[in-house]
Amino acid sequence: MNTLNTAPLAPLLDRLFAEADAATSPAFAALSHEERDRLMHSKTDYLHLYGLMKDLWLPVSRETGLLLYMLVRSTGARNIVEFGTSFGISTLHLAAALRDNGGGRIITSEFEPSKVARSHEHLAEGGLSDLVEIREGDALKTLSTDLPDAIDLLLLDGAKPLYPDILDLMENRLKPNAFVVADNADFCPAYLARVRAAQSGYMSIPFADGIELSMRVG
Ligand SMILES: C[S@@+](CC[C@H](N)C(=O)[O-])C[C@H]1O[C@@H](n2cnc3c(N)ncnc32)[C@H](O)[C@@H]1O
Repeated sequence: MNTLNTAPLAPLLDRLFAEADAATSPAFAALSHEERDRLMHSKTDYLHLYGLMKDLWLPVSRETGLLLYMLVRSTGARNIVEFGTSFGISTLHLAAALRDNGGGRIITSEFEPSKVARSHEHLAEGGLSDLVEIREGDALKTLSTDLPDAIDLLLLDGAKPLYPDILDLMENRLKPNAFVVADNADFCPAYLARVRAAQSGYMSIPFADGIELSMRVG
């Protein structure tokens, strides 16, 4: 028995994953594959791209949610930063693990106001609001100040081309052995090259579900 697999969170997550599956975006669906690919790799057009996808949830998979819960539990993490809240599905997994660790703090970031509002509702419904601060706006700005001195886990799940820039903002605050979990990192070859390089200060492996799992060792 834990916070993740009991009420109120377990039925809430079942409902939210089902809602996420049912969400559609005609504007995004109308894009050609070439244009989608270009936007996913663009460091300047991410506001436009995520504007088109504002009704899409784009959550981590159920397996990745479990991975996040397990990593936070097994490391006894207390301070977590997340890039890309969306409707709060990954945040709920992280917050459940913090609750079961005895407490802590998640700072998460989202620039779409309607998603921020819904995430607040979901966190309240899950009884986890007290553990989470959602910073509304571009993470390049909102995650540039006021971070914990020692970060145990960083989840990268916002605009893929920004992964190296977001890592820059907090690299010197990552604790030794801190985990960095990057979803769909294949869209950012520069990020993969950085964390996989010899002497990069990370040990890094491609994990299941498009995840790059890295551990700070520098
Ligand atoms: C893949 S979704 C996040 C999914 C979420 N982690 C989950 O598992 O439910 C990416 C989200 O990041 C947001 N985003 C992308 N770039 C951002 C930026 N620079 N600053 C803040 N939010 C951003 C998008 O609006 C989108 O909602």
